[in-house]
This record gives sequence, C-alpha cells and structure tokens, in this order.
Amino acid sequence: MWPLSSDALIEIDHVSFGYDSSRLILNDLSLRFMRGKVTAVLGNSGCGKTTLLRLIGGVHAANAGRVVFDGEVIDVRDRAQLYRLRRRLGMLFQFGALFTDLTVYDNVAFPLREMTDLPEGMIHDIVLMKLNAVGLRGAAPLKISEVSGGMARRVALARAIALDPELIMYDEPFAGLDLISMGVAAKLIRTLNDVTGATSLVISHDVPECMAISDWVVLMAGGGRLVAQGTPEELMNSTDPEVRQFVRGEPDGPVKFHYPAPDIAEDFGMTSMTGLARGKAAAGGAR
Ligand SMILES: Nc1ncnc2c1ncn2[C@@H]1O[C@H](COP(=O)(O)OP(=O)(O)OP(=O)(O)O)[C@@H](O)[C@H]1O
Repeated sequence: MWPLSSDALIEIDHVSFGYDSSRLILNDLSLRFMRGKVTAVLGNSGCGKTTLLRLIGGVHAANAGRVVFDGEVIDVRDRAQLYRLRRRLGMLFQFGALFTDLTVYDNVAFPLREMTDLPEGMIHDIVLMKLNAVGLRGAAPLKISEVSGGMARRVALARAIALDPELIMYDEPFAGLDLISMGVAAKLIRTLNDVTGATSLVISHDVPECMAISDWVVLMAGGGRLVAQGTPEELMNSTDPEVRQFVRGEPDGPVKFHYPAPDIAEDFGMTSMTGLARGKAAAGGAR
C-alpha cells in the first residue's frame, strides 16, 4: 500500500540527480520513508543508494524535484536549515569512520562534546547508556584499534545515536561482517529503532538481513529506477522476474551478467562465424 504523505518523515518527490550533466544517477524518483519504521533500500552496486542518502543529508542538491524532511523542503544553500536538520539525523557510514586513536568512550562522546554544551558528568552518563544499548559498556576504555570489526560497527552505531536522532541512516551496515556479527547488527538496528522511536533507513546488498528487520523494502535498479516496493513478504512473494531475481539472488533473469558489449564475434574478429559457432558463443554466457 502506498504510504500517506502525512506519515512520511522523508519524502523524495520526483527527484532527478546527476553528478554531472552527462549521466542521471536518480531519474524522477519518488519515495516515502515512514515515521517510526525501518525501510531498507536494496539494489545492485552503483544504482544510486548512497547518492540518495547524500541528497537526504543535504550534501548535494537535486537537479529536479524536492527532498522533504518532516515537511521542510531541503535547501542546500540554507546553512542554518542544514545545520538544524542534520542535528536530527544520525548517520552510520559504510566502514564506521571512527577515530582509531581515540577510545571507544571518546568516539561516542565526540558528537556530544562537539554539538552540545552538556557538562562532562552528563556526557559520561549518556555515553555509557548508548554503549550499554549496543552491548559495549565494558569496552569503553579500549582503543578502536583494539576492537574487532563487528564491535567497531557497534561503536559507530552508539555514536550515531548519541544525539538521539529522529532519522538514522545506515550505509551498508553489514558489509564485511561475519554471519553472527551481521545478525547482531541487524537485530540492533531493529531494537534501537523500536526503543528510540526513530525512523531508520538502511541501504544494503544483504537481502535476508534486510528482509528480517524491515517494515518496508524499496528495490532500486541502475539509473535510480524504482523496481518495486512493499513489505518484505510482498517482495519475497513477488512474481515479477526482476524482483524474484534480486531477492533470491538468482544468476539468471532480467538483470544481465554482461555489461553491454558489441557482438562477441565482432570483438574476436570472427565476423564469418558459422551458425553453430555463434550458438556456442551465446551459450557461453553472452546474454
Ligand atoms: N562523488 C561522485 N562523483 C561522481 N560520480 C559519483 C560520485 N559518487 C558516486 N558516483 C557515481 O554514481 C553512481 C551511483 O553511486 P552510488 O554510490 O550512489 O551507488 P550505490 O548504489 O550506493 O553503490 P554501492 O552499493 O556500490 O555502494 C555510480 O555510478 C558512481 O560511480
């Protein structure tokens, strides 16, 4: 069911965007991210998922259309508005982007010290509370260089929620994690969303994890094209060949293995190939 606009914290309204004029990355894209929900944006590498997060964060301006945050159209030229909106937003980057020389504690304290005038005593309590929420209160004195990749991801999550954001954006939160750490991270995203009442936006390639924790799933393809959206159940049960191929990770389907290329015979200088040879070459994968 297409969500109502009043329930949306973020609205992407007919947005087109390209880093340069020669190629559109997002093409007339319209989406809504609902308050209090976990929405996953899935799609192949390069389809524009991170770009979409950048537009929501006001890093880039849309060439056409509007990005609306809680009823306010984001205007990247309005520094005061951007500062205000970014205060309401927590971002978990692909590889954590932590300060490796600082302790776990100081990493989480960083945004509180930078963005607020809270006394150290209060910062101490908030940091330990956030670390407790991700199960790492005991790791507070460790340096980032001393913790595992999965733990570092959880520290980054504690830091992302330090200022109690209304919107938490996760860029590839499961990348590079082993299966157990992946399950822990996925469960944490869901739990933190529900406990804090935040709205979460997860971009990822990991279909099973996203299906397990999301209320709504958006599937994008190259050129920022929206393939489908719906509940995880709706997408898992979809009969659309493109959706099926993606959610089931099938190698064959409408999404081609080969990047567009000239005819194989032409590339190998075999323009006079027999019909049989052509058939063999095609069976070899030139789909
Ligand atoms: N700063 C930039 N300048 C120019 N082109 C860029 C820039 N950032 C991304 N792109 C291009 O925009 C396209 C979309 O990139 P984007 O990172 O949004 O995709 P993605 O879906 O997040 O990919 P992935 O899943 O691999 O992270 C890609 O073709 C990429 O090369």
